[in-house]
Amino acid sequence: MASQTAIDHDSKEFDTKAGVKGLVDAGILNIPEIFVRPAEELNSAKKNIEVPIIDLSDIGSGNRRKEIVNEVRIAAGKWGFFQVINHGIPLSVLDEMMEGIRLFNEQDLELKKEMHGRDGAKHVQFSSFDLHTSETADWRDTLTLSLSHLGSDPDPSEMPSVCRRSTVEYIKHMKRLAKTLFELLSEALGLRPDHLGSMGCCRGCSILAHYYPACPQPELALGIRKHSDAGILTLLLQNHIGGLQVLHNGQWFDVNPARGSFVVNIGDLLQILSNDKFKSVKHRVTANHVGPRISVPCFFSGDSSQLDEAFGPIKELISEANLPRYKEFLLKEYLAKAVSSPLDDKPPIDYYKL
Ligand SMILES: O=C(O)CCC(=O)C(=O)O
Ligand SMILES: [Fe+2]
Repeated sequence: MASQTAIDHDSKEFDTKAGVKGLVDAGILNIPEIFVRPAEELNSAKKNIEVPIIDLSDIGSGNRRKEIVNEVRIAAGKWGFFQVINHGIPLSVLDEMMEGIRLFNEQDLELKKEMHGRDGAKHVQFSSFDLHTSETADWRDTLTLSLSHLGSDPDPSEMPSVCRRSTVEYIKHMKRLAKTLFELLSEALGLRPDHLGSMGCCRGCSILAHYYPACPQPELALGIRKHSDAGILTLLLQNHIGGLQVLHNGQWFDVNPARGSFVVNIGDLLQILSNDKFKSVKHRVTANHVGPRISVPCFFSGDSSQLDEAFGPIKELISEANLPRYKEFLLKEYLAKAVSSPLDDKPPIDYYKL
């Protein structure tokens, strides 16, 4: 692992506001030391087992809905991850979102630099993320498009013009799909379909757009290090390159991209709400010889109107036989911990375990 002095030196050298893509464009053959991970973090994935794929067609018909709810219950409880197909969002919306993000990253560098920043002060920022706070950097550039739990939704005029229209359209569809998924997840917990929705779960949504350039030494780096998502639910769109892996029974498994699908994963907050009936699992993204890989996760983590609300396991799920596994906390306390800690630190969920 790189020494702290090497990290400081390397990250200053690297921090040209051109991001990881800037390194690739400069034609580097060896990746800087700040990206090199210890060998034990780079163990490979098992093949031939897929995370569940759930087909949402005919969701309104009684018997099929029961089956879908059952599939969601198993996937959320055993894997914490699943993919959904036939979700009703037109392919053109997904393609335009991806294209907008590609255009943003591949536009003239001087224009891109105007959006550069990592202090969280603006709704829309582009950077190599936690470059200065983590021991090892991820092989990716990230555009933050909104952090609605920290304030109001961003004014579309704050968004980069190349992806503004596509992002506004995309967010509308994400909110609709999230409503459907929260209904299914509520039913899978044995609750009324509107239970999670009426708690405000689908209110705030934050978008990140990751751009993972091709890497000259992918065997040494990660696109995004092992972590679980701190929020309630994540819906993720990825292009065809692949690299997302989930940890299941102590082994890494690939989440192979299926055209037109969304990856859905349970966040730490939903694991808490469900009192561990649903699992929030660790995942990571490998670096790859080919690229760019583009992904757009949309995180549902509550919004600014809920910051003073108490969160904890849902009362209806608690009984003598199923005692609470977490203590209650204020959402604002939790989110402050999530925002201030780098991905490899102690996650906020660990503070509330009983
Ligand atoms: O790019 C991906 O597939 C995963 C991104 C991710 O895990 C995250 O942003 O939390
Ligand atoms: Fe994640």
